[in-house]
Amino acid sequence: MSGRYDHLDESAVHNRPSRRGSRPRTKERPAHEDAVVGMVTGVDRGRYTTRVGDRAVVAMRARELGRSRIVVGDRVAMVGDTTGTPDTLARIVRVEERDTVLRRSADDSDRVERVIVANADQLVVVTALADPEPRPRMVDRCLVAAYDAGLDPLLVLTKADLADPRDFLAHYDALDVPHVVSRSAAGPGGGAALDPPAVEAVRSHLTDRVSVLVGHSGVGKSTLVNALVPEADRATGPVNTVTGRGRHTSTSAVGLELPGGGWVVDTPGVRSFGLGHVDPATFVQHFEDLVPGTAGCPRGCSHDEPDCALDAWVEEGHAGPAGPARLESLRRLLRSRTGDEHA
Ligand SMILES: Nc1nc2c(ncn2[C@@H]2O[C@H](COP(=O)(O)OP(=O)(O)OP(=O)(O)O)[C@@H](O)[C@H]2O)c(=O)[nH]1
Ligand SMILES: [Zn+2]
Repeated sequence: MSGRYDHLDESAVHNRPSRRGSRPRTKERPAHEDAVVGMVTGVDRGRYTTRVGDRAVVAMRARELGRSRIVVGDRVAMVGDTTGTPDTLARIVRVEERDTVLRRSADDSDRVERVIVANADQLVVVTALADPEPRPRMVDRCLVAAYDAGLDPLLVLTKADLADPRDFLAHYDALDVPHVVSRSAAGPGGGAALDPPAVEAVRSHLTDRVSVLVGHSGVGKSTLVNALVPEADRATGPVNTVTGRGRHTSTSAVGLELPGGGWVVDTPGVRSFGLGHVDPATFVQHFEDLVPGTAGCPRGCSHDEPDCALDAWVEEGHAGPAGPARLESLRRLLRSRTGDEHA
């Protein structure tokens, strides 16, 4: 294999710290001037499907990339055959800097902290109002992951034909999380066809954004994706009547382009997040209104302990009438970080 870029690839290793010291070599390298940049939409056994303009280009990673992971949403520079002609393969020579990373910490089954999706701007938490029952703690964990990653959260509540959303939504009043409600058109039992206005309401929140969809099995995520992206053809399945869970019909993350603009990233394998990397001392920053109240906290305060200054501060009315509910919500989110991640 001797492509015209091989020499360039080899000279690009200057970015790696040398084994002896930490100072990178400064040797000039020719840039990959004719590299084209695409967005990764799928990863499958070492093959990366990317989108360049309106063509799909399949690529492999160049050796110079080392071990850095490439995930859906990454913008990558490619050389070689980038025509997207069937059976051609481009080479990824660079991963562009990421605006956001959605990650999960190591957990018992997976000891490595992993980036799940890059460059997304919205995390869409899909929850059924019934069948299966909503799990507020799982939603809280998703919200923590969203705030921590700098993604805007959006709640999509499905199966509103089976249950009223009001009680569930009351949990999120103090957090001010935007939400949309979706339902089947055909009424109970007719889950396959969604109510068109509900689908359009969801779409309006997704247009021109890169949105990551998470939700546990059976909530109707694939049904929704199929309604939003007709050619997506995501496998759907009935909820198992014994376990209340849907079939695990799909496994790898995939980016799908919305006909009206924007992308949805479906993450079938991701049903919750390890949140060990989230630091309570900095997490409070996402509650801007409460931050001034932490001035009196002991050093390293977890903001969920007897000496936390927030209680007195909020009681004195400094955070306004919503203060107590805001503090309670902050603490609920902080507590959701620990314990059983699948709860
Ligand atoms: N009643 C009702 N049923 C729905 C609705 N949306 C989806 N369903 C049904 O719920 C079941 C599960 O839907 P899926 O779209 O397969 O769920 P999923 O979240 O993708 O599940 P996995 O593929 O296991 O991740 C299917 O039988 C759907 O027809 C809805 O709004 N109302
Ligand atoms: Zn505190």
